[in-house]
Amino acid sequence: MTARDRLSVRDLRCAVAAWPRLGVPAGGCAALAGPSGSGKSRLLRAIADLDPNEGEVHLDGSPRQTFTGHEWRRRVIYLAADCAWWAETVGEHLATLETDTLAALGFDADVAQWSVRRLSTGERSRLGLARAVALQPQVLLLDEPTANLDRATTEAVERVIQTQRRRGVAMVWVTHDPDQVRRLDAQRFTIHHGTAEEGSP
Ligand SMILES: Nc1ncnc2c1ncn2[C@@H]1O[C@H](COP(=O)(O)OP(=O)(O)OP(=O)(O)O)[C@@H](O)[C@H]1O
Repeated sequence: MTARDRLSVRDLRCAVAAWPRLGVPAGGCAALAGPSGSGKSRLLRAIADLDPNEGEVHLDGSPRQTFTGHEWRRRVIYLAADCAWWAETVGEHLATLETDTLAALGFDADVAQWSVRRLSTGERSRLGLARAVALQPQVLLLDEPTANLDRATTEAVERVIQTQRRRGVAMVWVTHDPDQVRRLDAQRFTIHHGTAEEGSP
């Protein structure tokens, strides 16, 4: 851990994988790759403390155990590839109506009235990001947020992420796309034999 790291991880272990060392400064981005089933999602979930795990995780130098679970997961948000929607309308899931973010993702403010049942896979994905951003997290753990999106929409999502980075949000991003990693100028990690190591696949 260095003093400038917003998120730092040391010797993190979950049931299927480990991440010995990760440090992401405010506005930084780490990209995680690895074969299907190697534990990428599980490691992100472990950082968010959603599954049993061991190890040290710090936010701006404060150990995870000094936060309540609720407080931690509001600051360190895990965005699943297909996140769950529980209420009837989109607006009920948005802590604040950030019209700039919605517009950047291609939605008018009236999206708040939309029923979640009408959402396409790509709309669910983009609105999942809007929902996470509306909570003003310090860390976003993004599980293939552009996997179902066309090129123009992927670029829109990347622009929103870059805006969040300029605001100081630290990102950990699961992606299989080396071009995306280059565009994001991210630190690269790859899971080999159950361990996330620095470097490309
Ligand atoms: N709740 C669970 N209980 C037990 N095993 C699980 C659970 N969730 C996932 N696994 C297993 O853990 C392993 C890693 O899963 P994970 O979802 O992290 O893979 P991944 O690297 O994200 O894969 P993909 O790229 O296919 O999404 C898989 O073998 C999966 O079947």
